[in-house]
Amino acid sequence: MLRAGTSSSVRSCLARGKGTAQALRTCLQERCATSQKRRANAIAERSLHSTIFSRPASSATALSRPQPPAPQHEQPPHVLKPSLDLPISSIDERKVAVGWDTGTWSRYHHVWLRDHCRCPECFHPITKQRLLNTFDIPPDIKPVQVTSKSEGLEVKWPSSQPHTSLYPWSWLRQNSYDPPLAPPQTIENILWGSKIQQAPPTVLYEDIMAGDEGLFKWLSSVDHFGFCFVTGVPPTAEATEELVNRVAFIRETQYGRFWDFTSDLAKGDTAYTTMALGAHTDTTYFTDPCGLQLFHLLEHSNGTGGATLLVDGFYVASILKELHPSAYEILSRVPVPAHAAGEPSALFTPAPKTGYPVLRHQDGELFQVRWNNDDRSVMRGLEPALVEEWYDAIRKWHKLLTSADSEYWVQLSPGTAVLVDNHRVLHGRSAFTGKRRMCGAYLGMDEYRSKLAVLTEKYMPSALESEFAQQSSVNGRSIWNPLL
Ligand SMILES: C[N+](C)(C)CCCC[C@H](N)C(=O)O
Ligand SMILES: O=C(O)CCC(=O)C(=O)O
Repeated sequence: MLRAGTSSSVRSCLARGKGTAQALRTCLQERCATSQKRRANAIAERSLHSTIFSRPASSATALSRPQPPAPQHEQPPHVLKPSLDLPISSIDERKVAVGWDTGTWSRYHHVWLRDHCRCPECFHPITKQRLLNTFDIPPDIKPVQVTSKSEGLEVKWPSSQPHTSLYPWSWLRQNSYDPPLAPPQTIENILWGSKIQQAPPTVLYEDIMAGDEGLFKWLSSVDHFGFCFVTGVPPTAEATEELVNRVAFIRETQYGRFWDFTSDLAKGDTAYTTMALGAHTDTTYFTDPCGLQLFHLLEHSNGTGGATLLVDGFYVASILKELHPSAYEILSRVPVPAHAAGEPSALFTPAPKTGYPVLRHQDGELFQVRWNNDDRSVMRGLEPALVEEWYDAIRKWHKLLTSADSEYWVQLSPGTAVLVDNHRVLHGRSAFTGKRRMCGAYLGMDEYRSKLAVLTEKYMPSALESEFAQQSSVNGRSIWNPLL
């Protein structure tokens, strides 16, 4: 944005300006008073135009090195270093440029702007779905006029039915892609090791059941830590199911909807035994492993053991990356097949069958840990030269997973449930004797993230959401919501 307090004549010029370099230049030239300003303009115009629309001499890549203005462009505007409170907008053959300040420009392809019109004709105000037929947009579409207005960039499109689009400035800035300007929407993961036992994230059952604020606190904790306890839960399966349903509908699997299990091999899985289970994530044999899982120990009598293990997979991965980068790299690349074949009526393997790497990334960011050595299938896809390196890598991974620094052991008891992000935190248990009854359920990752997004809109809206909460909001959600 350009500083406020500039001469009103320049401001009015821009507000009236056709947005083309010609109009801008003429208008500003009339107002340039001294040769000093003209020299400043000449410097500003060269840098401005080459900044806005420079074309690398040969490559078709995005705008990069400044080039002398191409002859076919109109003469660039004689531009003061303007300090308006409105961004400057300008058009060339393929794009509209918006100048936030003379050092910061965004370029939007004409076709991109037309496709993203959010007027009620082009974008359903209630369903937030595109109504415009993207494929009716002529590939060479070009605005007949762009105007910088206080409420945003106004674009008039050529068509038999005149169409005008308005893009709020903060929405344009948030969605700037050339260059990207919005800070990445990442939550800060709070990585932890065994010391988390000093102050584990915990929320009261009654707060969660009382209203959305308590629910938001719970899910925000899971979002930051990858798990969160709930205390004061009535020690019944019914109350536990009600608690899970505060988040979303349960994700049903071959183990049923709401599970209530003990060591009777009721299902063909070692979870239904008294065996110890090493740190793992569940359902690695699904293409899309379950997102969250809730555990609530309802009973453990006449026996010992059965402690719960939690390990922050993101924390351990960060240590592996630091200490053994080549092991980290191989675990991020080599797919691991998995299966669930303990029930005669079910044989689950992921698609593709080769499975997925232990550490999955998006844009270089670790976003999922997928590890269950018991459920791992034959490593049939390993390149021969990689076999020993891969086993060496999982040894290093296992050593860190099982270190005293990583393992958080906690003895659950009736009344305390724990919700775990199954894409980040590994869980397990120690062997046990006696009668032990555990209940809980899986939730889908998308259902959890949707609930968290709705609660975040309500309790911690982004600046953009707050700005638009009043306007263009139907059903309480703005068409300019940054998540759409
Ligand atoms: C949670 N519940 C006991 C119902 C099922 C446990 C399934 C465990 C399976 N080996 C996996 O890792 O997915
Ligand atoms: O019994 C427990 O405490 C946990 C069992 C388990 O790891 C699982 O169900 O995935």
